[in-house]
Amino acid sequence: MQDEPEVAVLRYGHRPGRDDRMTTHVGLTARALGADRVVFPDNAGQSQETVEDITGRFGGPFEVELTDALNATIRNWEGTVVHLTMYGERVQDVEGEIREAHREEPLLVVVGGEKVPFEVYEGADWNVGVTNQPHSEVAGLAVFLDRLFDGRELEREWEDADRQVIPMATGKKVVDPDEES
Ligand SMILES: C[S@@+](CC[C@H](N)C(=O)[O-])C[C@H]1O[C@@H](n2cnc3c(N)ncnc32)[C@H](O)[C@@H]1O
Repeated sequence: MQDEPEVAVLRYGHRPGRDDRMTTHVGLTARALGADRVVFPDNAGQSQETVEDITGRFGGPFEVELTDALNATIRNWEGTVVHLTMYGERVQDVEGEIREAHREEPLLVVVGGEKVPFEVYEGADWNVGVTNQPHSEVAGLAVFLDRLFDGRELEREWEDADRQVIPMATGKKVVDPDEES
């Protein structure tokens, strides 16, 4: 988020067809819940297009990148690396230390798809479990980002949006923010 060290999310692995929706949702969740950037494997171009399209309509800033070098992205990260896994330390036990680290330097959050190789576990500063139960990369990422930002991400303002949802108890209202102001 603005005025804070960067938070990037790395989607580690993507099976075209089977993972399209999940990978897209990793990107949309990263964007909506305060990350600055998502990095997808280079075979996830379709998900990149979708997330960029949403950013174009609902605002940013938010970047989507593709890489053919997942391991190097982790290895060369200049900052803290958190890998979300059901086998990791409990998020409630380590969130304070991770928040402190993020005050000082950029944070890379790695989420898997199919089996994640052991070098990712070794390359991470923290392996973190959002519960130690199996669930999904989207759910794990959402809870982790909310813990990291302590709810501040819910107040985020969006720039250059064509559409803005007006919250209401019942019904749907979407406006062009330029016309509203
Ligand atoms: C289908 S799961 C694979 C489960 C895998 N055995 C693991 O290590 O968590 C895909 C991804 O969801 C995320 N995930 C699943 N359960 C999680 C949990 N309890 N805590 C944190 N992340 C989780 C991890 O990033 C994982 O790579």
